[in-house]
Amino acid sequence: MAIADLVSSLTPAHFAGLLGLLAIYTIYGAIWRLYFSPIAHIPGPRLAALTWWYEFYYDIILGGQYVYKMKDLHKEYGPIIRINPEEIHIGDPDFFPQLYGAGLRRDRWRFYTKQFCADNSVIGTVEHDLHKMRRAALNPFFSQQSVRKLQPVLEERVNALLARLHADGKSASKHPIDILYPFSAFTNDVINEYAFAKCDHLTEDPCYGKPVTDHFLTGTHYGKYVQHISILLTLLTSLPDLLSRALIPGWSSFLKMKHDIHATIAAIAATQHTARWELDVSHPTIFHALLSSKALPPREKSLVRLADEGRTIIQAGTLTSSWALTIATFHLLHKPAILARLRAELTAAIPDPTVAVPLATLENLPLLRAVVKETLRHSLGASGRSARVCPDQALVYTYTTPTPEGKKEYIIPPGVPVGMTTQHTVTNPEIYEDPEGFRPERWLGEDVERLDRYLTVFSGGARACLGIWLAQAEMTLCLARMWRVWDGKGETGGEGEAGLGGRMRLFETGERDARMAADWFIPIPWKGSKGVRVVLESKE
Ligand code: HEM
Repeated sequence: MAIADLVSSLTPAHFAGLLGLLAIYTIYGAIWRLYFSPIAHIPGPRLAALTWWYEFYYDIILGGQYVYKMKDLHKEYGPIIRINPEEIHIGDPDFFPQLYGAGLRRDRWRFYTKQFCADNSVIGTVEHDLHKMRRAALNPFFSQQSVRKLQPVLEERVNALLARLHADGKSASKHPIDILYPFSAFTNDVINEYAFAKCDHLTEDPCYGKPVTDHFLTGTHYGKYVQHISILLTLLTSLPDLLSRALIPGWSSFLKMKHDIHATIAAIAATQHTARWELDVSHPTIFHALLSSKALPPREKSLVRLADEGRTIIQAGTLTSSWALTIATFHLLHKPAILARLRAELTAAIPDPTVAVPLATLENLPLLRAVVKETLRHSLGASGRSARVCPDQALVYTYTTPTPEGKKEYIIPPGVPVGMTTQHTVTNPEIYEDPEGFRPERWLGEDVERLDRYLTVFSGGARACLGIWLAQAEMTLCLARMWRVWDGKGETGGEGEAGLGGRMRLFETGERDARMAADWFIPIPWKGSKGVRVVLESKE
């Protein structure tokens, strides 16, 4: 019987019966969530325990605001709360090692990974052992040693960026530019060049590849929609490309990136076992590493999987680092005294700005290192929570209370997603005094070991950021080279370096343009922000 025939044969009594069944199912579900769920004993608003619409309201209707609401909920209900029907959130920075520490067996949670639309990538992998295998094949490529070896790749792109900024600063128009775009062009070029030995030279593009960055920014906003309304993605991917491109802003760039990466991998794979293997490129790529990895079985080397891996690495490696460079630039221009001290340190360490200084040397410059850390604390990279699931053991969370019992203990059964939010930790005034302030000097004091412990911006354990060393190298190298030759407009500033730099000043930009106001997986500033805008005035 066709569905149409079935529907037309239904009587009012049938409809009433169906509605009744639906009502019973809903009531049963609500009672189960509130009283019988394995996390029914966890404090929190009843509405959040009852329905996903609670989180939906803050994240989708209000736009990336649940991260702030959760902070309020912790104040009301304590350090452990239930934030939706299935997930627990812990607002106690000292619990981090127990949840995210090295050597622990942890799954990701499907609700979280959905947003990446890349189930075959490391970031989209839920299960611990599968992730471990996939990650092991990538780790050597992104180790500190490998990054240092590939310093020339980064150096070449820094040179391109400096040349481009200098040329722009010489033009008569002196239009302010949103500095996020040059930095995103740089980081996108770097991750493409580093991982695939080929890049689109966005740094040299007249608008710094603005459409690419805009597509990444738009795309990151879709993640939460996909998390909450998964059917959207199913519908979208089932449409012909022509239609989905027309319907969804940014979708066509997304498809182009997917196809380009697919083509790159296919070209590399075609040279495997031939004399051209590694010869067609200036240096081996992650795909050379993955395709020849002994740790991966053949099914893990399919083009579809490697394309997922490639795409997410580019996405993860672009806006995170460029936002960090943007934040650093804002604060250094906003606080000329810090910039002047940094420039003095750089001038001593880099006597000739045209000669490369080893990364290891730059990483040991005290103020530069402090600026990088303070920038990371402000810029975050990933702004939201990322739950972990302990699949085979209960977790125990204990905290001291001011009540006569003095101590409270919660048992979290195996399989329950539990998350923490770095944004909460790094803005905690009990850990970082004046958390809103940009104070690199805090990283130069006696307390640095303690502060380091809470700087969890790259997360931790087996699932920590793959690009930790690359991101820090990009920041260190780019900031060192740039501020060696560019100057701010402060009273204690210098003159800028002839031929490479000049003066940079902020244009109608305030602190809130450089501060997260919403969590769309990456931090997004207030809605009316026009970005961190600067005017460049080249020395000659
Ligand atoms: C300031 C820069 C960056 C920050 C703050 C940052 C932060 C993070 C964080 C917090 C995670 C963990 C997410 C989770 O817990 O689920 C992560 C994962 C990841 N990041 Fe980064 N990231 C940065 C730059 C980069 C770069 C340059 C790359 C390029 C390789 C990269 C690639 C990745 C990948 C592939 C993952 C997934 C790792 C896995 O699941 O095993 N990130 N990042």
